[in-house]
Amino acid sequence: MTAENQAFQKVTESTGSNPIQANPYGPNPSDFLSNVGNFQLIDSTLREGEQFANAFFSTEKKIEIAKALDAFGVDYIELTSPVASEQSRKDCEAICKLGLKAKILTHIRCHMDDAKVAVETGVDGVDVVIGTSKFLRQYSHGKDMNYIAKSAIEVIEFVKSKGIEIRFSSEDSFRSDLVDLLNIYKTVSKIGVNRIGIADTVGCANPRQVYELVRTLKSVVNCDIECHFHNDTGCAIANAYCALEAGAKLIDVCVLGIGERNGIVPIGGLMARMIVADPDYVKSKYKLHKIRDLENLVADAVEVNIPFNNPITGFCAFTHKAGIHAKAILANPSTYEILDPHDFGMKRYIHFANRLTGWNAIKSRVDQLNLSLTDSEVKIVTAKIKKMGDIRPLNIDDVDSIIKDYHAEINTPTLIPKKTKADEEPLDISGEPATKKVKK
Ligand SMILES: CC(=O)SCCNC(=O)CCNC(=O)[C@H](O)C(C)(C)COP(=O)(O)OP(=O)(O)OC[C@H]1O[C@@H](n2cnc3c(N)ncnc32)[C@H](O)[C@@H]1OP(=O)(O)O
Ligand SMILES: O=C(O)CCC(=O)C(=O)O
Ligand SMILES: [Zn+2]
Repeated sequence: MTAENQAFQKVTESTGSNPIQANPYGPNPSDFLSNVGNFQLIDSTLREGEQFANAFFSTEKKIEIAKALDAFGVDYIELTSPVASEQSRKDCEAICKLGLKAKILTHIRCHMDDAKVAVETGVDGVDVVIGTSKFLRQYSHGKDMNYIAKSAIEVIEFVKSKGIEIRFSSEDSFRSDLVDLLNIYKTVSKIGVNRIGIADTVGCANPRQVYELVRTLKSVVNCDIECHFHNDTGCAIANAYCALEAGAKLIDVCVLGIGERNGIVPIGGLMARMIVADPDYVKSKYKLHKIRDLENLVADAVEVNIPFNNPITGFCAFTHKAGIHAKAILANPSTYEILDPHDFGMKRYIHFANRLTGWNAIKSRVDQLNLSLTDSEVKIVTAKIKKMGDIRPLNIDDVDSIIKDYHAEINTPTLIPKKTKADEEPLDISGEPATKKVKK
């Protein structure tokens, strides 16, 4: 049980209420449509992610990424359209033959030419998309809603006849006319698609708009709802969460959120959000310890660094610095952590080699060094550390020297401290800059 769950447990015990109600970050129990505790992931790193500016995936790299995604536990892996290029089609066929647990999808335009190629690749399902906003109807494909409905019916019936899954999605849904959307989704739902998709193609939607659109669609379709959110305005994860709350079932994600422009919902960030909402579901379904390797694999492939503030794996995601925080974290990590680093195979750090440190953090370092100082002595040595920290940035060796010198000074003639445990073992709680500790 994580420290956070223990906190929830305490609330439950004291109120005698339902444990879900005790988690203030979880789904509202009165919200029967919510899929916050019952969602699926469609990973699109090998489709949307290939549209990221830096991306070029060789066949071998695609296979490596597909296997890593499968090992992590994603439900679906979406691949680039087989009509994009000859090699794209061959890669799609190769990934279908891997025998992964995840279902393999490919993503095509709403056109029979694309559909005919897609169904021959061996995929488990086809994701069909066509723009419905006035921008895309006028400037992308130039077709009206009647034409869209007609070609959607033709493509859907064809793919269904092959016995594989079919999803129909409207591109740029949030800038599309609501009546148009309701009509097209009603039509495709009636002929029996596995899922409909809505896409915030330009990243314009906010969580409330997402909630309202998903809720409205829920009442007109009888299939699952998938959502695709771009992150242009920084709302992608929040929008995904709201979509699930409103009853959507599947979220499109990419490793590190890579995709067109600044990308879509990042799988790691979404896991961070969802584990807070439903820890049991997320921990039982996804191999969270693999998230770091998965991100490193894709970061290397597309030649980017993991952002410093990335949820979970950013270098300082579990580093606590200020004295007030450090004291409380040492007493109980739930004070300043909503995520338990151990759930993701990560460690927490206390960065005490700086002028914002406090005597509680320094006392913990003194203990690690196997030195004996009274609380008053620790306060004196803390003042020395802070004084030095006012002059220049400190590192762990500076702090250790100040502590050891002070210890020696008050314990003369024992001038040579014996080799300590801290000299031998890597420590969770250290003053070493987390850059050194949490790297790929
Ligand atoms: C929002 C998204 O991310 S959607 C997914 C985007 N994915 C891709 O674009 C996959 C990679 N794309 C490609 O390899 C190429 O664009 C291809 C093979 C799909 C098409 O290439 P081309 O035939 O050379 O056309 P081009 O890329 O210039 O223009 C897109 C064509 O698709 C048509 N089109 C665009 N969207 C759709 C759609 N959803 N359904 C049907 N047709 C569409 C456009 O009308 C245009 O056709 P036209 O110029 O012949 O009238
Ligand atoms: O197929 C979809 O639902 C989404 C397509 C896409 O990448 C987008 O609209 O941004
Ligand atoms: Zn997209």
